[in-house]
Amino acid sequence: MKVGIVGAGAVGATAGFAMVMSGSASEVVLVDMNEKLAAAQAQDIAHAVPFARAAQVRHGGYAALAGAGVVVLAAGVAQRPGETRLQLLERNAAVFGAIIPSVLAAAPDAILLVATNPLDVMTQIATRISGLPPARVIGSGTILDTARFRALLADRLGVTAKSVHAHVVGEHGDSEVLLWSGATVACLPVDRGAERLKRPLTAEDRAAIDEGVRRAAYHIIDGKGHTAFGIAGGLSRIVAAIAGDERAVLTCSILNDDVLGVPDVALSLPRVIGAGGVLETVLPDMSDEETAALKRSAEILKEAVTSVEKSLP
Ligand SMILES: NC(=O)C1=CN([C@@H]2O[C@H](COP(=O)(O)OP(=O)(O)OC[C@H]3O[C@@H](n4cnc5c(N)ncnc54)[C@H](O)[C@@H]3O)[C@@H](O)[C@H]2O)C=CC1
Ligand SMILES: CC(=O)C(=O)O
Repeated sequence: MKVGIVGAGAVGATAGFAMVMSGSASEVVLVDMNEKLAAAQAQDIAHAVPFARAAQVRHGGYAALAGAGVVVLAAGVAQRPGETRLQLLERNAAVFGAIIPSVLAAAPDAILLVATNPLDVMTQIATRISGLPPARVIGSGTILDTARFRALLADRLGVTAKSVHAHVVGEHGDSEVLLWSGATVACLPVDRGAERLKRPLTAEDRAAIDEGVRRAAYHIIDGKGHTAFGIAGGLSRIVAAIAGDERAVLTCSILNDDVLGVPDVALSLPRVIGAGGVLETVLPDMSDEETAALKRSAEILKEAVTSVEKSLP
């Protein structure tokens, strides 16, 4: 499948590299207002193709996106150290107002895959600007936070992350909800699994894992200025699910009609992803505390999107 990526900075270029190395895309086109950067990133990724599956990698203007099955939106500004994702909102809403009409003029049948932060609000803005059905405007959402949750739990339990089933829902951001109540390992609820693995989970372990997931971006940005590898893996995974019509269950963000009484808000829930985009959404069983936290997350996002809605094109 041909994949366009608008925004060839750290996230966009690393996502292109991940797609080439994993074989999730057969053609990658990078577009950026900084054409010199897009050209350099495309060349650099193309030089990895001999070590991966056959793929074409190039840069171009918006017209070069024609025929793309997915266009990743990774343009905009990123957080500076200490800045929250929601503080980027107005700057990145203006960027989307400029780029989405050009993307759709070239690739009207593409699924839009949003990476730009604040992720959920940008997904909602992209849905509105594009006029596409919500199922075709997908935010990477908590696919990254879910991966971080699985990675940290797996490390604590001494097993591989693929053997840990645990999800993060809600905002891709500070109010996200780690679903401890549904986490499993070795066919057991995570607490019992941890005991049988002789690595019981203490309250301190849980708090450290929660902090490690929720604050991961802050810690990484503090150390290296940006995050890219984790989200690149997540974007490539979503592209593979669409390209292969996999019906994979992934935690992604789309505009929901209603979440626990909060209307018209984009946030992440487990979604079935295939060729048409989001094919189904599954509301998980949650504890009372998790349900209240998801509702609060929806309310925070609704407030953020309402604050910027009036200035939208
Ligand atoms: N969804 C997620 O889990 C993650 C999201 N992000 C977000 O991804 C976004 C990109 O981050 P980075 O790649 O680190 O930033 P970056 O600054 O390295 O790259 C952004 C690129 O967008 C381009 N750009 C800006 N305005 C444009 C326009 N109007 N048209 C075309 N290109 C334009 C810039 O020239 C730049 O090359 C940020 O909003 C960041 O917060 C970052 C990591 C994880
Ligand atoms: C920057 C960001 O959103 C992340 O790494 O989670």
